[in-house]
Amino acid sequence: MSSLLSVESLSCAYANHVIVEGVSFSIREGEIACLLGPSGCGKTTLLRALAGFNPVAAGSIRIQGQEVSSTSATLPPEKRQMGMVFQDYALFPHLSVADNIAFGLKNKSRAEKNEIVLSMLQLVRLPDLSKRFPHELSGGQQQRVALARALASRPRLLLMDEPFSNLDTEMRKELSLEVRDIIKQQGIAAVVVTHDQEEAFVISDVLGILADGKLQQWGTAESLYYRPESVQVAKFVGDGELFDGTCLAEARVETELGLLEFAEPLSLSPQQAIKLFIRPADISPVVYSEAHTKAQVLSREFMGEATRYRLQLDSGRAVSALVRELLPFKIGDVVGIEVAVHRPIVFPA
Ligand SMILES: Nc1ncnc2c1ncn2[C@@H]1O[C@H](COP(=O)(O)OP(=O)(O)OP(=O)(O)O)[C@@H](O)[C@H]1O
Repeated sequence: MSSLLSVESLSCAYANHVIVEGVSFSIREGEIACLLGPSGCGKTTLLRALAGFNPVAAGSIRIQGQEVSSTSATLPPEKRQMGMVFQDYALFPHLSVADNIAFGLKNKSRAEKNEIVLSMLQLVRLPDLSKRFPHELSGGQQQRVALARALASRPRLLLMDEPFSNLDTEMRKELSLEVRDIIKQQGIAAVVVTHDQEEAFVISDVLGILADGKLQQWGTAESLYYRPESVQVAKFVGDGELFDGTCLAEARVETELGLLEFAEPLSLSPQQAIKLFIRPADISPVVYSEAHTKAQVLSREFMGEATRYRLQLDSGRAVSALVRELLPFKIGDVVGIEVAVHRPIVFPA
């Protein structure tokens, strides 16, 4: 598949203050990409540059090979064939749902507009709400109307800025899956901006971690989770902590948590000092025996699907463990620590 969107060495600035720096990535036809990053890292600025609302300070943006943004020219948003969904939905309050959806449909007869509005309402599963006004809709329904409006003009690329941030957790999960299905059904590409890792993992085919205006890593959710290139990326896509380690053999590392054995050899030399990034789900409290590293249960938080423990080592350091099964340990109990790392994440010491 060919590249639909290609961003090359892109920098964006407000009044000479650089916000986004040297960002490069490309997405293919039909691919959903996510830009994930903390608040203020430049996600919206980058998205607005893609949409043509902001000029670029360096680099370029191409759609299907055509340059739409460079330092010398910016193709206006309405000529880019892009649909945009904003964080606050930005529906027109004085227009009905049907008129909101039809708003961007120029050069179409009334009958054509009606047909498109109906098919969009079917697509976003709101077939009976065409006459309602935005204030008569729930947040999730408003978001669906915003999506229908963005898709009505058949864009080649859909841009979404924090589309689910105003919804509660349950709705956010449900709608992100549904929006993914709708985008896939339309066969178009999309760039979704979010600070929510779970949402990014659910909706995207590929994602980039943006921090301090720079793209830290680009890849699938699995590759970012299991093969992060930096501690910053590792922490951004899930919990975890760094532990000093010394490599004893190809697949054996001595750490503060004890001797860890891995299924696959690490490409390390004996006695090499490393840092191991270990996620709470890889650590479990067990009944203490001499063979284990000792710890004391500091706290226990039952969350339904799993229980999170804070365990204090003899050194005073506290580590998190996340276990799915119900264990009998209470606060104050002395336990052993078991570590089962399936895919070790190793950084230089
Ligand atoms: N119009 C503007 N003029 C000057 N500075 C701006 C402007 N818009 C945003 N900024 C600054 O650019 C930086 C990045 O903002 P941006 O909105 O792109 O971040 P973000 O990652 O989308 O954050 P959030 O998740 O909070 O929306 C911030 O420091 C912000 O204050």
